[in-house]
Amino acid sequence: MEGLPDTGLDTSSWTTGTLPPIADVVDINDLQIAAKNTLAAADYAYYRTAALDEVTYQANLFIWEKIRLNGYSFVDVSNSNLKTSILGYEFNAPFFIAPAAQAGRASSGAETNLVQAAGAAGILYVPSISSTQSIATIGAAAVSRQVMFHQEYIWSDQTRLQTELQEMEAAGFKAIFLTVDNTGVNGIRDRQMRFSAGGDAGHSATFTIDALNQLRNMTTLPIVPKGVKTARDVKLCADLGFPAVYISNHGGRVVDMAPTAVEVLLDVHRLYPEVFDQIEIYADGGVRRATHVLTLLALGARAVGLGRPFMFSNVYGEAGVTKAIDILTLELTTTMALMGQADVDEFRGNTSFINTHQVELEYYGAPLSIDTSSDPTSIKLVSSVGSTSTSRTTTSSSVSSVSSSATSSSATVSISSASSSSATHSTSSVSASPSSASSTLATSATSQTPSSSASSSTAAAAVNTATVSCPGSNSTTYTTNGLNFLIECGIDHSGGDLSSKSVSSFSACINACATTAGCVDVSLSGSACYLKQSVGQNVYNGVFGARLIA
Ligand SMILES: Cc1cc2nc3c(=O)[nH]c(=O)nc-3n(C[C@H](O)[C@H](O)[C@H](O)COP(=O)(O)O)c2cc1C
Repeated sequence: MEGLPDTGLDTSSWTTGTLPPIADVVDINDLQIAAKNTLAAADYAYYRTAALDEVTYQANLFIWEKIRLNGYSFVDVSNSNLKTSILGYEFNAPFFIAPAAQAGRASSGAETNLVQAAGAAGILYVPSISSTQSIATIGAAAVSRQVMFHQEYIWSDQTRLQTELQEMEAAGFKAIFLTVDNTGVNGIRDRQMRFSAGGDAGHSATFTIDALNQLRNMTTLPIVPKGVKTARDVKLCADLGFPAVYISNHGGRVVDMAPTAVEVLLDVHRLYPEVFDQIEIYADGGVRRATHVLTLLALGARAVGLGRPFMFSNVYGEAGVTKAIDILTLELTTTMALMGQADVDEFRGNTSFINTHQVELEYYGAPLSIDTSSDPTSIKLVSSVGSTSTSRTTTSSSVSSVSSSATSSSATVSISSASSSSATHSTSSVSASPSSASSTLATSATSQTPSSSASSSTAAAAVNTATVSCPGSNSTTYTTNGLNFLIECGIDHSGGDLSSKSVSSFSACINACATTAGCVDVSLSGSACYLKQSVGQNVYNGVFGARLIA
């Protein structure tokens, strides 16, 4: 029922209702099993519960199985750095303790345990407004120079809201995570309802932008909306001038079937990529491993929260919370070193470390643009000709051999091609730069031609009639009439229609564009080939798309 991975934990010597030896705990999931063994059923259910059929709760836990992490060798990883600034405050790790109510159900030390473990480790803790202890008590438990933010709900009782915000400021909290997903009501949570009526009441159902602006006048602290579940709202928060936004489905406790943070971040990449430069983004949901933290960081999150794991760890008191932090820290430094990037700052927003195509295929029906996610079968190339440089991707399924000869300063990698798919790649001389932050390779020359071409040079200025199709040719480059087109299976670009014609093949459609003045993009639907003079916003409607690239 818990759906946790089997990592060999042996509970045969444990006594139900008694805290197991902390030494038995080696990962974050073990903490949940220990908490389930120890807590009263009602308390465990309170932490564990999620909304309705818990589809989102499960999706949060299992999305990671669809991600692949790309690790790079030949990199100096001796200097590990996990330090992360969040809203300008420096912390020792990119993960934090997310706001979760009623820590006192796990330990009499309640939130104080979390404050002190977070303070000693130098990580961020954001207590919930529905905590067991008061705002003042939690604030007073802080260790010297510890920075904490506080979570708040939007109460319909404005006086309560005003009072609590003032208390948070007075108690030394530095920012407010304003939870915006409990719009008047809590999610319906069966597991919890079997024991008690539910969570806190009194949330406002009329929280409009006007109400938000009034709330902003109630505090001088920065406000970060938490519980944003769509790219549209992420963008809205950025445009409204918030310093950060927190993507969260509340651990699956509000809207069941809401998307995971991975999916929302992909949507932001797809629809509003500028947001990553506008504001900080935090994310949570189902994070149990460093690999999950790294996935969200690579997708552009600045910091990543964990809710239940820290609640469960508190059955061991402060020692349990510290153990959870230590487990994640060790996993992070280890995984990052193994992946060839020991500095978390270089990892963040670098999609070359992750392959999210399986998620994209399920979510959008086709992988996103090569610019926004990496492909396990691709090597990202930056080709430099003279002083100009362009980005390309070459598919390594087409690469039959890679040999390298190292020199004292750089490694020269020779990629020879023999394709099993529709695209072939000419032999390229590639110079690898191991110190490159984005793990891209610099190449002095690279070219790609369709499989029917005997060589790239002969194909360059001729109209090409090679077979090109979807999904087989997706993300490859099709060269015709001396022009390169990126195949974008499933992606239609809105607007910009120039003309249309009936064609018998995808290549004929692209060829028509290549020989039509002003054409930069095509969409093929059945035999209808639409030529476009501009590349509008992506629309995912299953067409065979191709757009002119450099
Ligand atoms: C027991 C529990 C209580 C929570 N209470 C709050 C809360 O008071 N305010 C809030 O914004 N989020 C609350 N959350 C949501 C967490 O902040 C966080 O978004 C979620 O737990 C992340 O998912 P995870 O538990 O899978 O890590 C709560 C979550 C849990 C499990």
